[in-house]
Amino acid sequence: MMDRNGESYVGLFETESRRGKVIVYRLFSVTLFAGILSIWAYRFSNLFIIHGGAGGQQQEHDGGGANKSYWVLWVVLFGAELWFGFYWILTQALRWNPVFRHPFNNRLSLRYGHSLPTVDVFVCTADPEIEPPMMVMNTVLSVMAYDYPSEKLSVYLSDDAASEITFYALLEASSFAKHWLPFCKRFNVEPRSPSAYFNSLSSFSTSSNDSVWTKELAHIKKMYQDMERRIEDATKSGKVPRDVRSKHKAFSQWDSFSSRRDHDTMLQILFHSKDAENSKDVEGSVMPTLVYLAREKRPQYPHHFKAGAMNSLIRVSSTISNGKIIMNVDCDMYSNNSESVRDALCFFMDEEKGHEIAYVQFPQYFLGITKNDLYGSDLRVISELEFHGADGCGGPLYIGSGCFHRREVLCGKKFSDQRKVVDWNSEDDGLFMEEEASLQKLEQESKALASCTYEHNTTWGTELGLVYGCAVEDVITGLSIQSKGWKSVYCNPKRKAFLGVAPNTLGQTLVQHKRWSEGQLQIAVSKYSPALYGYGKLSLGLQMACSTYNLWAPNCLATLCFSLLPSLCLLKGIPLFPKMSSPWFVPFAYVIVAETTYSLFEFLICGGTLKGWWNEQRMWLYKRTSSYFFAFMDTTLKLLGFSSDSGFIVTSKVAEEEVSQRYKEEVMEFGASSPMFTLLATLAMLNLFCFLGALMEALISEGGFVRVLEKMMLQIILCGVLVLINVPIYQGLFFRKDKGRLPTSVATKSTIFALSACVIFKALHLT
Ligand SMILES: O=c1ccn([C@@H]2O[C@H](COP(=O)(O)OP(=O)(O)O[C@H]3O[C@H](CO)[C@@H](O)[C@H](O)[C@H]3O)[C@@H](O)[C@H]2O)c(=O)[nH]1
Ligand SMILES: [Mn+2]
Repeated sequence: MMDRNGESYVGLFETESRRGKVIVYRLFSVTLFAGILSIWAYRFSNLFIIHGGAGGQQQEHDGGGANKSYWVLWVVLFGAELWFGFYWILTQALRWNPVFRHPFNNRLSLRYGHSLPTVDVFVCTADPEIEPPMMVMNTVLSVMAYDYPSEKLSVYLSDDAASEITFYALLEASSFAKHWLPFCKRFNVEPRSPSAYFNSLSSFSTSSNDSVWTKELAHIKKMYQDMERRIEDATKSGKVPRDVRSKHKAFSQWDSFSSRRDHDTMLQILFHSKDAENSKDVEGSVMPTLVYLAREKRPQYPHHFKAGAMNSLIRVSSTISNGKIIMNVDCDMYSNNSESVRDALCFFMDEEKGHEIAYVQFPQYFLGITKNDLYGSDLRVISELEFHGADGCGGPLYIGSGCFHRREVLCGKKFSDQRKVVDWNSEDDGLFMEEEASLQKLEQESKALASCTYEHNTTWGTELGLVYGCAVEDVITGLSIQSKGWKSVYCNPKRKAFLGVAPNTLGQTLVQHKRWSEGQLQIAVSKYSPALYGYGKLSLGLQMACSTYNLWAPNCLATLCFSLLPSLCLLKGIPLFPKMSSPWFVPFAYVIVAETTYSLFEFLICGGTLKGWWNEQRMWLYKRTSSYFFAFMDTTLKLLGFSSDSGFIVTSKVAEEEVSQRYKEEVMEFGASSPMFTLLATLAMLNLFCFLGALMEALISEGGFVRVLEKMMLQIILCGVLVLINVPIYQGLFFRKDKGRLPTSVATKSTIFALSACVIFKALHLT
């Protein structure tokens, strides 16, 4: 690239696309598409044959009759196959042109070493019981310790539970930080979450010859453990130690606290340049600004969950530090890479392309996932492949945690292509930054911005800040930004930027995916819908890419259809697919084999294991037939005006000893009964009955086993695979004694439902 003076310009980041591999993939996907077209052609052409010749033309379906209900079955199946084919086409956008970004943060330091922008980091927490304060503090400490000038870094903790314990923990953490930050910088520690760092050391021997380090390490570790004990004691007893409480007048804010949903704003600035004396570490260097915020909540005002918390943070921070860049992490997602801020800035500050970029999303990776990832929590293919694909189409979705934003864009700025030189270092300070204003005054003024009524008659939640009313506030906000013309970037460096906690029971995973798929479907029918209104605002590729996620939920219909009808028809001896000797068998076989092999291949190159892939297939099945089904029903009911907004069920980040033990052994955790489990178990039982029933009939039938096999191979395989993949459910229903098994009530219900369905279907007059 050349700049205006004709000198070659070296960018702050590079974009790599893998041409060769992409071409091979495209060729493959064309053959698969041909297969899909043939399947459609088969279904379509036979539609008329079946309809036309009553009992006559049955070359393909010697078992099937030609009456109306059979025809309906055929149409339903055609619908499902059309859907799957259509959905597959959408997913191609994510594979057609993946790009990989490489930031050069050494160039950034050389060029902008002394004129880096101010950065505000928001950490959100909502419930000290399922998001332990100690975990939250590790996240806070990890982001305070970023390799970034402290005077330009501010950290805000938003506490939606307004918990005194969390505030107490932050006080403790702030004193510890005065030791921890210099320690990190002196020894270039990585990662900078103390707990993660100490854990990483236990796998090495600490008998290093660097005696200074060893000594300091022992010292800091002791301090950490003392702090941990104090915080954990307070968490367990639910009380802040009396002496601490009387020493810090900030606690008086809790005198008026009545409940989580009903309290004043509590705001405390723990470190700030206006309080220079107190805001230095043990070596005398400045600390990053540190703020605790629990926005006001009243029962009569909706609080909009995380989106509401984020918007309060955006306003409050605008007066305290007004960082040009805003980054948000969930309270469990500690920073695992102290260079992430600099990495992200390489994109924003690139002189050629930076001005187009609204946000930089890092992937969400998780800690402690077992080797074969029983619940598919890694979302491996999405992180390693699909988001690179979305980036190639114009930019990844905004997925909440681990995303850097330009403040002005979050505050509604439209994109204009006029490239102007941004003064990243301008002192564009907040509203109340006059020198003489005291810290107390600043606190008071900021508090007002977090009140319940502040947003009345404003465009917060629509034009300003994060968008309200959607279960995935992040994704919808990202789309609203992209539809204003901005681009985004996906940055996936080798050293993972963030590590979080994934749900580790089946129930929680399904609930989380219900929230996600419901939110995604809300987007599909909202005014930000990429499919409906994206035309002209987003590239076609991005419209398709986003739609694959938006349309997660409707997948339930086709999947339910495919896990019910072929199996029931197998039981009844009705073939729904071409027999083995038919030429039409070929496209079916090709599509099944090619797509399965490819999906396995993709999973393996993304770093998964064979068993992990199998587990993930199971999870897709379970999500589609439960989470997505419930999300689909809820959204439909809501659209029809039958129910109101759904909440935000926060995912638990803790587990009982026994539960985590089972997780480690990769034994599926059911435990309590739930409608989702009943549905899954019913489907599993139904397939088992159909498979066994068909097997028995085949054995006693005249033509024998081979004839049935030849006639209904695909149905047998489908039903057989469904039985195999459901093994953990059968175990949970009948063979396990531990607490994580499926409750007896689920076993009874599912058996009755499945059996009745089989009996009724068998009695139906279809042929
Ligand atoms: O009323 C609320 C509810 C949640 N949270 C916070 O939101 C974050 C995400 O909650 P979690 O239960 O962990 O949800 P996940 O499904 O793991 O989160 C993903 O999906 C969410 C949208 O559904 C996004 O908000 C998150 O950033 C994204 O990581 C956590 O830090 C919570 O403390 C709040 O601050 N206020
Ligand atoms: Mn989470």
